[in-house]
Amino acid sequence: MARPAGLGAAVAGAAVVVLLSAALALYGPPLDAVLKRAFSLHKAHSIKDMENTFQLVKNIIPPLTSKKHKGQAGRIGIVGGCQEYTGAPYFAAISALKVGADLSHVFCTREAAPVIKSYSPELIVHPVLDSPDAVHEVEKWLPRLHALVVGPGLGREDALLKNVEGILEASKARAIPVVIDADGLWLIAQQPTLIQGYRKAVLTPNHVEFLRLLEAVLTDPVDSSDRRGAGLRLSQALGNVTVVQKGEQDVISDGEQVLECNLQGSNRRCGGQGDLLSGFLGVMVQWALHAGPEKMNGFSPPLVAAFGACSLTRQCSHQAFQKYGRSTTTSDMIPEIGPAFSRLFET
Ligand SMILES: NC(=O)C1=CN([C@@H]2O[C@H](COP(=O)(O)OP(=O)(O)OC[C@H]3O[C@@H](n4cnc5c(N)ncnc54)[C@H](O)[C@@H]3O)[C@@H](O)[C@H]2O)[C@@H](O)CC1
Ligand SMILES: Nc1ncnc2c1ncn2[C@@H]1O[C@H](COP(=O)(O)OP(=O)(O)OP(=O)(O)O)[C@@H](O)[C@H]1O
Ligand SMILES: [Mg+2]
Repeated sequence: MARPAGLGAAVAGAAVVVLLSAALALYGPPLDAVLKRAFSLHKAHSIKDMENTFQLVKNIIPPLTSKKHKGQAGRIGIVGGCQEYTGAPYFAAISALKVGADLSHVFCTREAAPVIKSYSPELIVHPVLDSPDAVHEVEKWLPRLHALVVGPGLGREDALLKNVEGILEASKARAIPVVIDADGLWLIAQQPTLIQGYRKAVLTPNHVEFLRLLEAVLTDPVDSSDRRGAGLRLSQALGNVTVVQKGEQDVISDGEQVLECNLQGSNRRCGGQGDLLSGFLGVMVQWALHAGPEKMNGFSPPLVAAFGACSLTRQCSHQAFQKYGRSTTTSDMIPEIGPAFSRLFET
């Protein structure tokens, strides 16, 4: 990774150590223990790099003030939810709200809508995704949305994927950031040109989804065990779309730089944790783009946002596991979002 230049006096040297030590004395175990627990050291990613990257995430968080109106901290749309999968779009939509978005919309199929609504009165649910004019129905909301998360619980029915194709084209035309996950990645593997060169797109593949994308996009063979190299190459081949390879370490690349998130999560691999991550990222990517490149210290806004979303997901998983151990499920991570966010980004 190309190391960023210094972040200035406020986060430099001894001051950082003193501040972190003070904060950790108040909120948790000593600095050394936390860093050893939190960051399994990677040769290219020192504790100092991690501190710097956390500071960049802190820079993008919009302050809570009495001068803001509803919607300014984020209006997010989730495109997904079908007969089989109602949990995934719920997880993405609720995590967007809990990280700080003001409004969270779900665009799903007709029969999935009442189920998703019943999980939470806070979600705005549109039963339009399998209607004949689905693209138009979603498009009319786009002027009011800051970012879209496409794919959690979408399923792979051709008619739905065709509609999503139109929604992606309409979002690109309006320069709306899009996070693409799960079955949205299935669509991209069939048609990579849909997001080719769109730098406001972030892909969040799990292991299998990543291999599928590699095979679809790269013509030459690539060593997928070199996760940094493979991520870089996939991103470059897609025209610098940001790629977040989830796994034991999350490896994030925009085709120019690579960030790794090693923050300790948990050993529970229950379904839905990736859906939470996609919702966090939908919010954080628009925060980062809004904050602008001058706050990024040489990194691209989607890269910083992705690091923030990965860290938060892993911290929520860690905290939930401390309480529930083997019985931890993704629902247990939701009440941890607020405390995890404070712990990582507000100390
Ligand atoms: N409660 C829900 O409604 C949930 C719905 N989900 C949805 O289910 C649909 C299919 O998603 P899948 O993630 O199953 O995708 P796929 O149907 O492509 O399956 C991927 C498979 O790979 C396996 N896998 C994952 N990580 C692996 C690794 N590191 N090594 C080896 N195998 C690995 C998984 O067990 C899974 O069977 C999507 O729409 C997704 O959003 C999931 O998000 C989970 C929760
Ligand atoms: N082996 C692992 N050790 C620690 N954390 C992991 C491991 N594998 C994945 N994670 C974390 O779990 C979260 C979800 O990643 P995962 O690979 O399970 O996504 P997914 O399969 O898309 O999830 P979902 O079930 O929501 O579809 C990410 O934050 C990732 O960092
Ligand atoms: Mg997934």
